[in-house]
Amino acid sequence: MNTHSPTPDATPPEGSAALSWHTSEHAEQLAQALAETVARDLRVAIDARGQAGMALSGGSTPKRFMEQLARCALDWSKVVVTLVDERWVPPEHPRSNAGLLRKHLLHGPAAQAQFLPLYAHAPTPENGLPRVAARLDALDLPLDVVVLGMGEDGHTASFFPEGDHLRQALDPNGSARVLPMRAPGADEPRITLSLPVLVQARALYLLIEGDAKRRVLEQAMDDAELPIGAVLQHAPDLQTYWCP
Ligand SMILES: O=C1O[C@H](COP(=O)(O)O)[C@@H](O)[C@H](O)[C@H]1O
Repeated sequence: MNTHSPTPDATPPEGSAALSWHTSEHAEQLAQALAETVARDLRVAIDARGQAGMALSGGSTPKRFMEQLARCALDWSKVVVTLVDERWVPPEHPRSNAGLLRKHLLHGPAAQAQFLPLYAHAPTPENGLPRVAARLDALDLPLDVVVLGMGEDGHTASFFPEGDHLRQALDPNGSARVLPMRAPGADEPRITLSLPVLVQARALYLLIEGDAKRRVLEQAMDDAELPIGAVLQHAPDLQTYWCP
């Protein structure tokens, strides 16, 4: 098990006093610290309600975190996992977020977790949406854990700047759990959980690396036009895990 978790940094990066930062010099240590925290959240949920629900981000940053989480001692058969968003590509495609999750998290004991994919074999997210939405009806809300990521353009989940369903996805009172998304900055059509599903989670984390993303996040604190800024407005308890 992990023994070297970084201490949450008492001195947040300049200009970011209102965000809760957990920082480390090393990506591996940061991943380990977040994995231990998430594993604890999942155990608490299982003890309290008999099961735990979690939504994780894709992209490249969460690989280390997923590998560390897979090593944590947990009753994985009581964990339901989904993604915060998915690229509309089949699971065997190199850009599939489901593929990433299967490779880096759902192996060993963690393979016992129930995985609810956001992709359905259909030509477009709009075609596949009813099947994905029906699948997600099985998800008890609020989720126990959500781990967000962020791109340097300020997107999080698939809330992309200029996204065609961005307004609906960011509606704090919207009823849809999942929406399609197309945007100039996204390489392929997407599907994403909605803001209310994400920010109502019992524990909400943001995992980012690098100075460029840190600057974007700091800028977003005063800029709700950036999708991550809109999320911050509705997520006062967001915990940010960052390393250079
Ligand atoms: O496309 C996506 O990008 C973001 C950020 O990914 P990263 O590679 O910069 O870590 C990710 O959070 C999202 O889930 C994914 O679909």
